[in-house]
Amino acid sequence: MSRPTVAVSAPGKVLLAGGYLVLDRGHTGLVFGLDARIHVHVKTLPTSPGLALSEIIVRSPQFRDAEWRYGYRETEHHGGLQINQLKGHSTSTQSRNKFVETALAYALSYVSAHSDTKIGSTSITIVADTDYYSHPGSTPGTVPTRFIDFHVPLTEAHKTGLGSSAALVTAFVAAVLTHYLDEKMLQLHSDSGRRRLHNLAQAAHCAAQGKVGSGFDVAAAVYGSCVYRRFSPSILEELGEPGSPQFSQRLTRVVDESDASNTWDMQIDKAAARLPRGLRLVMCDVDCGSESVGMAKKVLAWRKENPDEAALLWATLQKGNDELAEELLRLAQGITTDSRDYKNLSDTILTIRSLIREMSAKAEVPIEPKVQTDLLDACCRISGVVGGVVPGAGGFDAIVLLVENDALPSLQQFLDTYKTTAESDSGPVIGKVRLLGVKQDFEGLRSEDIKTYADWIR
Ligand SMILES: Nc1ncnc2c1ncn2[C@@H]1O[C@H](COP(=O)(O)OP(=O)(O)OP(=O)(O)O)[C@@H](O)[C@H]1O
Ligand SMILES: C[C@@](O)(CCOP(=O)(O)O)CC(=O)O
Repeated sequence: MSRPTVAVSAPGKVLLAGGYLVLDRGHTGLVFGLDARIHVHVKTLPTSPGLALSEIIVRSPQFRDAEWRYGYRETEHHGGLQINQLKGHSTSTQSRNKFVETALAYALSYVSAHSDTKIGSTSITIVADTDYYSHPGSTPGTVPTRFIDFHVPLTEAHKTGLGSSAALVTAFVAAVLTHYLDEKMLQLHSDSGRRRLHNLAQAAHCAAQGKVGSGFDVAAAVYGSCVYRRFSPSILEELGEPGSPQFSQRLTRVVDESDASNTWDMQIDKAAARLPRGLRLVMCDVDCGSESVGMAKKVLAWRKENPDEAALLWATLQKGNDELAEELLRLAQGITTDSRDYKNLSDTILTIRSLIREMSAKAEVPIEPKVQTDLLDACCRISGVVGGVVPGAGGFDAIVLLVENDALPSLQQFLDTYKTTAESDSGPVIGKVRLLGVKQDFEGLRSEDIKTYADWIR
């Protein structure tokens, strides 16, 4: 039976407050979804000569050689769907895409457990909004079309840190399930449908990453902006590998929460993540060399070795983060004498930053390195820039600013000529600072009009 052609998108993220803390269920993170999305389009692939009987082709046509072909087969003992990458096609790269492969194996295993119908061949296309990757030559406002060709292989694309893998895995599993499962089985926009997609995307993303992060990026991809408290890592402990006996049954139990003892305990508070009407988030891509690996590991190791000191710092930071969310909410609801009085907001952000620098110094991890401190301070001197932080894990990647809507031109003008003083830090020196076109977006997963992608579908 022919299945419908579908398209689903999921947003990128910025963790405004709660980096490192959010790894622990005792704390929360304030995450904003962004209006940069990853889109996944799924259509039935008509069988034709030269095509394997059960074949799924995944393409990311904005990148060179980004095509992955998979064969799949139902395994014995309810092991779910086993995926194997097919080699030897003239256009296909031999490289693997771990996130695509894992999302596909998880999504198809879930489908196979919920449907008696044979899983048919499909063609899956991934399209990303422009700001996920640095793309020299195009500046915000001058990009002629919604989606651009990045002209490089995916491995050479310079990520801007908006959470492409989480948005990709989330949109991918949602599109695959929407394509294969009947609507009565899964509705993208129902609470229960969304919750199951969240659980499945978290499981697949963790498996592809090879570690359990806090999952704030997947939560934002599914639900959009929220205050997030993570799920207990033990929920995913017994899942095992796709193809292993009873995998599809275990996956279904975990995703559908059919076992009351294993209910997902994450908390998503959407009402608590608001921005006042006059303010927006702005991200600046800092072309500054690579981020240190293992920053989270080092921070957590310091915390373990210094439990009392860390507990105090974590608690003080959490208090600052709560105050930030509350002040934003208060301003958004207009519960202040002057809704444009951002003094309290600025002060709260400065307090958080000084605590982050304390964490940074104590754990000896460059969370807010001196070059970023200088950049943030300089931006904050511009009229209309209320404050800014190094989001997420921090480091040398990007900064996020809270600015009044009309302050953008002066910020752009300032950044056009911004240069760090080379002697200000022993680490990397900031090159060009590029204003990204993204801003906050409150919506999570969304089904899209398939016509939007007509130029990119083969
Ligand atoms: N447009 C795309 N097409 C296909 N695969 C993609 C695409 N974008 C991202 N991916 C997959 O996601 C991987 C990048 O994930 P990674 O976790 O390293 O980055 P990220 O999620 O963008 O990081 P960050 O959390 O810093 O934003 C790529 O190696 C690829 O497997
Ligand atoms: C350090 C951490 O708390 C935040 C990482 O955020 P980002 O990927 O740098 O946006 C890790 C996590 O929450 O998974």
